[in-house]
Amino acid sequence: MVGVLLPGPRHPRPDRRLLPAGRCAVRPYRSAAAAMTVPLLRVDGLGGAFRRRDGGLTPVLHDVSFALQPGCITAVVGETGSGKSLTALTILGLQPSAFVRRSGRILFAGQDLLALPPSAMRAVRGRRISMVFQDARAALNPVFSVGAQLADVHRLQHGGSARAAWDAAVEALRRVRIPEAERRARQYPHEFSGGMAQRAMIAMAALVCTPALLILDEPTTGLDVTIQSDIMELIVELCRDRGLTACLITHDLGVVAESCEEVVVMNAGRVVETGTTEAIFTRPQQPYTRRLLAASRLDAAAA
Ligand SMILES: Nc1ncnc2c1ncn2[C@@H]1O[C@H](COP(=O)(O)OP(=O)(O)OP(=O)(O)O)[C@@H](O)[C@H]1O
Repeated sequence: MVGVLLPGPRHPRPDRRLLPAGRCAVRPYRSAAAAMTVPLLRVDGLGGAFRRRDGGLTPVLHDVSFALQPGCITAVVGETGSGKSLTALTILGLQPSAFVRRSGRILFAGQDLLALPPSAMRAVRGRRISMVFQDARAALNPVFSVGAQLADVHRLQHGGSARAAWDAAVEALRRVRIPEAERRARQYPHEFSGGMAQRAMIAMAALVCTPALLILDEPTTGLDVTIQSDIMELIVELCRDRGLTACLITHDLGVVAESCEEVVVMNAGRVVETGTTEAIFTRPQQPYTRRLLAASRLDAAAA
């Protein structure tokens, strides 16, 4: 339990009586950087559609705008199909080829990512912005050992010798509390449990890569409840230690209440509401947000 991670005055801890059953033992953190007001990333009026087989366009994102404050963990919540993952993938320039962007900018440290040539975007990806996906075992390459994959990424990002990269990979696995890291590094993804694979992905995205922004798309979905809690605790701890800004896509409002300072609520490709976690949970302004919170409480009551 990271008991010292108390929220700052800008992000008062939400009233737990109003929250869905929290399953994560982590308290939100607030780094000194969070006091700054210039966002690290701003999605500004992003709109787009998917091209159908008949050539027509199906609109999916409508004027999506929100900001990620430096040093904060911002949750993006909303029911399935609301555009959370697509927005995250577009930030990284990894949107599906059938997606046609029709408007908007994504300003990262003042630079419009959507205007960057592919080579410049490749340099941003991993080095400045990295992502953890839901299914870590699927994201890892099954034919290389976990350590080799981390070491490869290390060399790509930082250069240096193969030995130094391997040592850094093992150290990163150790840092995310994988026991017997040296031995585990030589194992293949299928030899890792789901939780351990997710730890390895977090090691790759947050430690081997040294990003300013970490995007996590449902990083705990599919894991046991106790493992989910450990993984979220690890994510918050790494973000605090490294001063990372994080964007957490999740369906789990308990995790949001426990781990995030800011919330973006999306529905049907639109941003419905944004605010501090405290404001969203205690004074939701929009009917959709209220329904989402109520549904989560019903889930918690039924559990
Ligand atoms: N490759 C694709 N081709 C066509 N439509 C797509 C594609 N990928 C996503 N979509 C559509 O775009 C919309 C947004 O999808 P997205 O995956 O961003 O939702 P989400 O909020 O992340 O949902 P979930 O919580 O289930 O992951 C949905 O209507 C989805 O059906």
